[in-house]
Parts: sequence; C-alpha cells; structure tokens
Amino acid sequence: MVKAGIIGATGYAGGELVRLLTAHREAEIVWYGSRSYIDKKYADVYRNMFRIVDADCMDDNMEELSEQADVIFTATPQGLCASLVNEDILSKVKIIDLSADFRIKDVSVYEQWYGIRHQSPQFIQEAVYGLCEVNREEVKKARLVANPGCYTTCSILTAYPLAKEGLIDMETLIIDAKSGVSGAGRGAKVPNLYCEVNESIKAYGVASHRHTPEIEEQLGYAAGEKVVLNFTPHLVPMNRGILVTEYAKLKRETDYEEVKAIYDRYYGEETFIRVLEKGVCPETRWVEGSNYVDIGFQIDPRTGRIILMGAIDNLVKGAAGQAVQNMNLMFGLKESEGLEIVPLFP
Ligand SMILES: NC(=O)C1=CN([C@@H]2O[C@H](COP(=O)(O)OP(=O)(O)OC[C@H]3O[C@@H](n4cnc5c(N)ncnc54)[C@H](OP(=O)(O)O)[C@@H]3O)[C@@H](O)[C@H]2O)C=CC1
Ligand SMILES: CC(=O)N[C@@H](CCC(=O)OP(=O)(O)O)C(=O)O
Repeated sequence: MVKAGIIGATGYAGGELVRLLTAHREAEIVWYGSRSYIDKKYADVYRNMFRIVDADCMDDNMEELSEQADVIFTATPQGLCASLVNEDILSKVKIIDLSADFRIKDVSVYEQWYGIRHQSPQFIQEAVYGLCEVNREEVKKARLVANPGCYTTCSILTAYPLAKEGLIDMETLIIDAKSGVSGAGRGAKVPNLYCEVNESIKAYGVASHRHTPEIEEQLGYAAGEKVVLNFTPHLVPMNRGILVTEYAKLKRETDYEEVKAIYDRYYGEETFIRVLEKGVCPETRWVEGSNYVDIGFQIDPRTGRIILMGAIDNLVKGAAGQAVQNMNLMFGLKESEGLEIVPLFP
C-alpha cells in the first residue's frame, strides 16, 4: 500500500484527491492536511465523506508527514510547496505538487508571471513536468513531479501531436478556453459568487493569464522552437469542466485522414485520451468526473486553418486525476488504477 499525505485536502483539488485515493486499491491516505480546519473531522468539511472518512484534519507539517508517507500531494496555493520542501524531505518521500511552483523551468519567468519569489529554485531543474502521456518515462523515475495546470493540460494535449509533427504554424496558434468555477478554488472571492457568474460568461486574464508561459514552454519543446501565443480563458457558469478551442494555420495542405492518423499514432494506445469520430465536437459533460481528455478537430479549407477542440474535467485530468496517474507511474502501479471512472451524465 502506498501511504499518501495530502496538504490542502480541504480545497477543491485536494477534496478530489481524497475522493479518488479513497477508492484506490493500492493507496491509503494517512494525512488530511488543512489550514482552517485543523482537528475538525474531514467529513464535516465534505459531507460526501460521511462514514467513508473518519479522520480529522491535520496541519501542513511536511517534515512530520515525510516520516509517515511515501508520497505527499500539495494541493495548496502557489508558493507553499516551494516554501516547505527541502533535500531531507525529498530523500524520504516523493512529492507531487499541484501548484505551479515547479512547472516552469526559468525561475525568472515564474517570478514574473506569479508575482512571488521562488523559495526553492534549486529543485526546479530536477522536477518533472507531470503530463503523463508526454513525459511518462521521466515521471516513473521522479521524486518531485510538477502536476500541470488545468487549462494547460487540455491546451497542450489537444495541440501536442500537430506541434510535434510540424503541421501547424506555431506563430499563428490562438487558444480560447472556458472553465467552470471550481477552477478558481473554494476560497471565497467576490468575482466567483453565484450572482456574479450565473447567467453570464466573461473573459479574464486577457493577454496576461499565468498559464500562458506554461503552455508556451511545453508546446515549444514539442515544436522545437520558441512559441509565443495568445491564450484567453473564460469563466462559465458551471461547476466543472474545461473546453479549449485552438486555431492555427496549416503549414501545408492536408486532410482529415492524415490528421486523424497523426492523432491515432500519438494517442491510439492512451487509456485517457479519446480522439472523437469525424465531425464530433468534445463537450465537458461527456468527461465530467473522469480522467478522460476528449479531442476533436476540423479543417477549414476556406481559411487554411485547423480548429482543434479539447475537453477535460478540471478537477480530475486537470488536477487530482492526473496527480493520481503520476503517483501510479512513480510507484510502478497500473497507470489507470483508481481512475477507471465512467463519466457522469447527463
Ligand atoms: N481548482 C482547480 O481546478 C485546479 C487547481 N490547481 C491547483 O491546486 C492548488 C489548490 O487549488 P484549489 O483546490 O482550487 O484551491 P482551494 O482554495 O480550493 O484550496 C486550497 C487548499 O490549500 C489550503 N491552504 C491554503 N493556504 C494554506 C497554507 N498557508 N498552509 C496550508 N494549507 C493551506 C487550504 O486549506 P483550508 O481550506 O483548510 O484553509 C485548502 O485545503 C492550487 O495551486 C491550484 O492552482 C491545479 C489545477 C486545477
Ligand atoms: C476558473 C479559474 O479561475 N481557474 C484558475 C486556473 C486553475 C488552476 O488552478 O490553475 P493553476 O494550478 O495553474 O493555478 C485561474 O484562472 O486562475
């Protein structure tokens, strides 16, 4: 049994980790970390866990937790993991950080976009970017995994095969994304109140969202060139889900069959990536509660562009599900253990 500790178990991403790990046959949770609910019953915070989880919430003492756990998940605000981790801890326990602290290799880019000073830059190079389908072999050997962001997971996986194959002109790539409100976390913020989001859709973080450099860096590795792109997120009145629509000029003439063959070559064997049939567009509702990424595309011969679409559940493949997938890889478990979940409907 893999002993797992969660720092930030009372947040949305941490709560989803609790849900997934509770059903995992090879893992047990030994630490339900919190800041505001220390010594309170976890099931009093999330009542879906009534008679399922009996434990109390604990603090964020990573030193102590590293003596008890084999793996620590940090589902906490930006900067916290970097402020807690040290060599002694990493020599005893593996860490999967759901924040952005170790995702971006250039510390100055991280500090510029996140507006905070990095507390442990010495671990950035070692950290593996935990996009399982792309970095599977590196994840298996890692002791520190940077779990990708929710928008970024969906944006990168949707474009990755075409970027890697050089089929799209990366200078023309534009990513338009929509997210449900749980993407903003559980903390009370006026812009996320019911009356502020219900019956309305808005763009935010225009030309400035912090997922932009993460997407640029990863798609840059795939394309083998520096990538600069427009990424515009939107907040939509639903609980969960991310939908991305990406537009790029094709570098040469192509057709449906060729593009489909590329996607199939990259993702045909992937459990969690479903490339949809011709003419079918991904919808967030068909992946809700699951670790699936649904991908579709359409060539527009009129404009010479291809339009790519991807959908995930931000809390599962966009956060906790991918974190569990990473844990499975790091501990030599079946990659899909605990994640073989059929999406909810309707
Ligand atoms: N929500 C999403 O869809 C996604 C989130 N993420 C990332 O996951 C992380 C968590 O996000 P999310 O769950 O949405 O956020 P929430 O605001 O819902 O939860 C934050 C969690 O961190 C805890 N926490 C806050 N400050 C501290 C602190 N100083 N010390 C210890 N614990 C603290 C909170 O404890 P308490 O509630 O007890 O005060 C809570 O458990 C973030 O880095 C986020 O960027 C990544 C991908 C998707
Ligand atoms: C809807 C919403 O607010 N989404 C969050 C991103 C989700 C996320 O948690 O991403 P990180 O892990 O990179 O922080 C945002 O736009 O900031």
